Amino acid sequence: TKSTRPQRLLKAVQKHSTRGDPQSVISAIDHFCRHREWAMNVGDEKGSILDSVVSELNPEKVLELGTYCGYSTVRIARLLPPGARLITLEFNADYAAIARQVIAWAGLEDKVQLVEGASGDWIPRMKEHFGIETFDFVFLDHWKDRYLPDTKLMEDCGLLRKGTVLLADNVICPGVPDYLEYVRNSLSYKSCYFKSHLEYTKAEDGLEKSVFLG
Ligand SMILES: O=C(NCCCCCn1ccc2cnccc21)c1cc(-c2ccc(F)cc2)cc(O)c1O
Ligand SMILES: [Mg+2]
Repeated sequence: TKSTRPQRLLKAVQKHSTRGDPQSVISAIDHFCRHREWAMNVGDEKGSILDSVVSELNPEKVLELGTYCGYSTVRIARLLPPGARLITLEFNADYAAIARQVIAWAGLEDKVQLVEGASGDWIPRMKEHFGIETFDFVFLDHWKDRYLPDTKLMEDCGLLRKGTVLLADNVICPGVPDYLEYVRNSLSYKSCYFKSHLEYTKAEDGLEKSVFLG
């Protein structure tokens, strides 16, 4: 039967990158998506912005909502200090199976815990199931209509602390208007927009960085 795009992306990683070398994995995925088949990774341009936010923050506890093939998981995990932990949530079992292999190929499995399921189900269980107090950094890249409800859910579950940074992908394309309105007008957040482009295209997109003020 026909292979899926994530399966073809994984093959390209295993063929064109070096096991244990996260940068080569990132480059192989970007090359595949730019020259073979577009895929909804955060990409190299927005990925550089993600890198700078993570490097500046040096987070210990990271939550990623939306793993897909593990591209942004690898981008974030490769920058984390020893002992830091990234929990990444993926709803789609097929994507999760590919992402586990991409993360392992990059040699980052010790820093990453991939969980399969829906954010609405898992966010309320983070504390008791993973022993998490609060997150230092959250990367939102899942269903666009879940960014706002899940942010409110994280607030209500006490998972955010003064200074927690939320970074949201796709705030222009596909767009998350209700989320943007909330973080830009709420007195509980200091928000700023990083203008960029939709991965591997000329279309406008960007990342919204929002610091929770408590
Ligand atoms: O849809 C996008 N991502 C979400 C994929 C599904 C996530 C499912 N999921 C994962 C964890 C999880 C937890 N709970 C519930 C659900 C959960 C996306 C789309 C585009 C895009 C597509 C076409 C186009 F023409 C332009 C842009 C670009 C992006 O960068 C994207 O990220
Ligand atoms: Mg995205």
